[in-house]
Amino acid sequence: MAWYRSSGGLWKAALQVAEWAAPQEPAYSVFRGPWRSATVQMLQRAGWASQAAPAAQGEAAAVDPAFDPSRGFVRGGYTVAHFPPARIRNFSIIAHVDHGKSTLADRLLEATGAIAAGGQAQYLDKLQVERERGITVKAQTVSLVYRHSDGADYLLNLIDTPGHVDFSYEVSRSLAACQGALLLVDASQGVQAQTVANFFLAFEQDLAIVPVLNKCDMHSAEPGRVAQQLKDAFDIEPPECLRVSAKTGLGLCAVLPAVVERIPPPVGSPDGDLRMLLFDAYHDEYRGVVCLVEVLDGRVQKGDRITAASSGTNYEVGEVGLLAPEPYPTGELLTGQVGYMLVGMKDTRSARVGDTWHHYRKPVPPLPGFKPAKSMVFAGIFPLSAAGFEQLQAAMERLTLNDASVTVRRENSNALGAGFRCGFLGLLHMDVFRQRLEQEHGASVIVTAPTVPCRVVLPGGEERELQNPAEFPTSTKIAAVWEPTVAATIVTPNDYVGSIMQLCQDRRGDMQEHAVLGAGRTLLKYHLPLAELGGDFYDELKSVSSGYASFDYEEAEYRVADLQRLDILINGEAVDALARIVHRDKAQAVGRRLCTKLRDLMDRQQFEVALQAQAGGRIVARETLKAFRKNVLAKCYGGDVSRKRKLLEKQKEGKKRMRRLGSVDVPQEVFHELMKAGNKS
Ligand SMILES: Nc1nc2c(ncn2[C@@H]2O[C@H](COP(=O)(O)OP(=O)(O)OP(=O)(O)O)[C@@H](O)[C@H]2O)c(=O)[nH]1
Repeated sequence: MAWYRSSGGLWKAALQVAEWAAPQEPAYSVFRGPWRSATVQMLQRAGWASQAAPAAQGEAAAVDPAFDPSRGFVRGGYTVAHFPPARIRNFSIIAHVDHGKSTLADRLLEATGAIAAGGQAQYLDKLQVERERGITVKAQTVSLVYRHSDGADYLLNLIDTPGHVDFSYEVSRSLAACQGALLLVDASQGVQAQTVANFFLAFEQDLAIVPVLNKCDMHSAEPGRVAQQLKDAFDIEPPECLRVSAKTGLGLCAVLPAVVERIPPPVGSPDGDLRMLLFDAYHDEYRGVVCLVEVLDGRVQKGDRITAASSGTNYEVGEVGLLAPEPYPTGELLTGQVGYMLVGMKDTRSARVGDTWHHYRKPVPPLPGFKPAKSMVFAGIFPLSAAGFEQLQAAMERLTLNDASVTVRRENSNALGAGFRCGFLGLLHMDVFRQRLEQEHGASVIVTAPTVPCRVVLPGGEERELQNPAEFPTSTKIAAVWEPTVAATIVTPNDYVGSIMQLCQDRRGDMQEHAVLGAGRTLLKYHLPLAELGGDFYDELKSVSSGYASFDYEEAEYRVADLQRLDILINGEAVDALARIVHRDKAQAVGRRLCTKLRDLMDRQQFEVALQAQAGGRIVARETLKAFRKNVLAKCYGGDVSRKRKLLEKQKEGKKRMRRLGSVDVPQEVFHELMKAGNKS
């Protein structure tokens, strides 16, 4: 030991040199092979590298005999009968956006042989939008087999959940099928808003929580400080925190032992009547609806007749198995096991997540069920040209099969013709839906500005819930308007508290709580109108906090607000698709901003076009688009015919992406840009 300590100074100096040579890399990375392990080990013993010393890629698998890539469920030749409840652990990975859930899931899948090492990154993020945006949208389930130090094999069912607030519904229903959760926190960013929200989701469901500090390989990682934050925020003792790097493999060998030792097994009675929780469902093009279930009591087998408690509908189990990670039929699922089931269902809307399923004519006390997902924002979706309606309709049908949280109803707009009014869980959800419509189903669409639902009370006491600003009455008197609000949580470094408070005040927010989180961070709780979160709120929050503040919200009550309809008139004609609902104090400023934006975005026409904003029966803003024939050949000197033809072709192409409103052509981007512009004054 003394040897390590005395020669440690020399090693430390060598590392210093290495760090100068390659500042982006951890200093250890210049040492290879046995040198590297010796360096890391010695620094750890000398107390300098502590746990922040990363192992090389894949090193964890080499150093921990418990990790055995030949032991996947399928490869290991197991059956579900190998796993009684005592040898099952059902857990989720929860975290703030980008703290590394999907990467950690990859490592655990590799280490237990479920997938080959070094394959596709973020294996569980299967959708194209998930890959392009680097976010998880849909929770994914996978079963792993792990041999613990007690010599026994355990069946671990892991659910990777989305981090973004819009998809917190996915998180809460995934947690219902778990007894524990890995709470992952980025060791350089520390506790963020969704860390707080997800912690409480898990805490309320009484789950065992295993805190994991990730990204400990980064130079900026401060695991000690972040562990203290977890202590201050959630009363988690610092020694409970595992320190890992999902990227390099550092410390990963402690994760699965902690899952086995700290998360309780599912409790249920293997000999009781079948009681199953349906916690998720998705649509597969070839197999129809795939239901994800946890068997709470009893067992279910292929061919069994089962009943959905909520509707009384009967089904026959066509196939049942584990996700390992691809669907693997096992013929049965036993108490405590989480798996998939095909019951011949055609539409995901028939699969009421949160439902209790039991054997035909053997009813059991139903579970409390889940609160249905609630649409927070609404927007109109229209085809770019009227001829595209049927294609859009087909695309909508196929996509909503897969995403039952979108509500859809037919709508007719004076300006845009036939289309749909859709309800989404939030703005990101809306944008992801639009992207999937275009990418996966080839539909070209116009999406109108998102609005939140509001309740209008007429003088006679009649109450109407409006999802479309164009339905907001302008001619009749209104007794009151109620708008939805949210309880927002913001976590920020202390330096930005002032500017964030200013931003929330501008957005009509009421402060509810101001708490110091420790380690230089503050937690702010605000009551904010949901409508104020539209468009640019996130961008503003990021810009006033240099990108450091994080934000989460949950639905709160409706409150009375002084709202009115703002219409946009093009050449004197109100365009219903551009109408929005705004606070009376902001109507003029928002109107001005929209008119200016429209003027800048629209091409000039051969005649003058008046762009006006109207609120409360009067014009509050006006811009004029001067007459002009856009000469695309203006900059094309000389007589190169082919170049001129190319430009004219391009102009023609551009015209295809226009929508004709009255006598005026409006490019698709106008709708897109106006959609992004929030109700900021
Ligand atoms: N340096 C470092 N980077 C990491 C580590 N783990 C994840 N990352 C990186 O962090 C980014 C986000 O990782 P993801 O695994 O997609 O994060 P996520 O939490 O699943 O993200 P969402 O699903 O969108 O919430 C990726 O660029 C990863 O490569 C780590 O231990 N060290």
